[in-house]
Amino acid sequence: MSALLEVKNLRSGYGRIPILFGIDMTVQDGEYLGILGHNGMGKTTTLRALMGHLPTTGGSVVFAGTTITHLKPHERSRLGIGFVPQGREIFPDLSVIENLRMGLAAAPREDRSIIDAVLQDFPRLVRLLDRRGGALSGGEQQLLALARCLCTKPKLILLDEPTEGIQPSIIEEIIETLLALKKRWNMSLIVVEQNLEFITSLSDRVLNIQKGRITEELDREGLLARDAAMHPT
Ligand SMILES: Nc1ncnc2c1ncn2[C@@H]1O[C@H](COP(=O)(O)OP(=O)(O)OP(=O)(O)O)[C@@H](O)[C@H]1O
Repeated sequence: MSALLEVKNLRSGYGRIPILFGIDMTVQDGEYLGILGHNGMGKTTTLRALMGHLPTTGGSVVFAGTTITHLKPHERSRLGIGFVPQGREIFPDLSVIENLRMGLAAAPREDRSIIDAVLQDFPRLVRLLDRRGGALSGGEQQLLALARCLCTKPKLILLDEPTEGIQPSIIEEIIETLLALKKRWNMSLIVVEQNLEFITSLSDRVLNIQKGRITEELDREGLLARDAAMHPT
């Protein structure tokens, strides 16, 4: 069976500055793939290139059997790729429910009952529907950004550093939510992070990125061994 996402030798960057030097990766249906890397190694750039926010200067990207290498972001979104950017980008002056409706605006013909379906996995947001987005904590904003993305029913979500600036207690809730979504929605995920523990709790496989190149791949066993070595009992 072919992969949901197949990336071959992807090159991208900003203007004339090359940042990605030939990224290869695949994501299977229902798989959670982590990309681990320190500051400035190209994690965000990889997601932005996959979403079409940055031009592909080399290589190819195939999603669900369609070559999307040079498609625009809204075309990729229509095919089923969702993006939750670093910093969340929720609308601070709109309420939680209004933010969720904005998620639907990207999918005009979508049945509005999708919001109710999505909220089943976000009990914390149900209690906050009338609260202004800007008055939520960082963790609550992260949950909202994820819920809003789900309203477009993506097959693959690109999630950029969800733990950045978030309290440990709500990080745990984000992990549980993402694991529940995996079972209920059969979606796939690419999550980029610096937080090894977070990525280990979620991912089926992890790629290490350094200076725009994938330098290592770890499966579940490799990840758990790495985690155990870092936290000897
Ligand atoms: N708009 C831009 N113009 C030029 N260079 C950029 C731009 N944005 C990022 N870069 C550079 O691209 C490289 C990769 O950045 P990227 O944001 O992908 O890193 P990252 O791994 O996501 O790091 P972080 O964890 O800090 O977000 C860095 O050297 C960065 O300085």
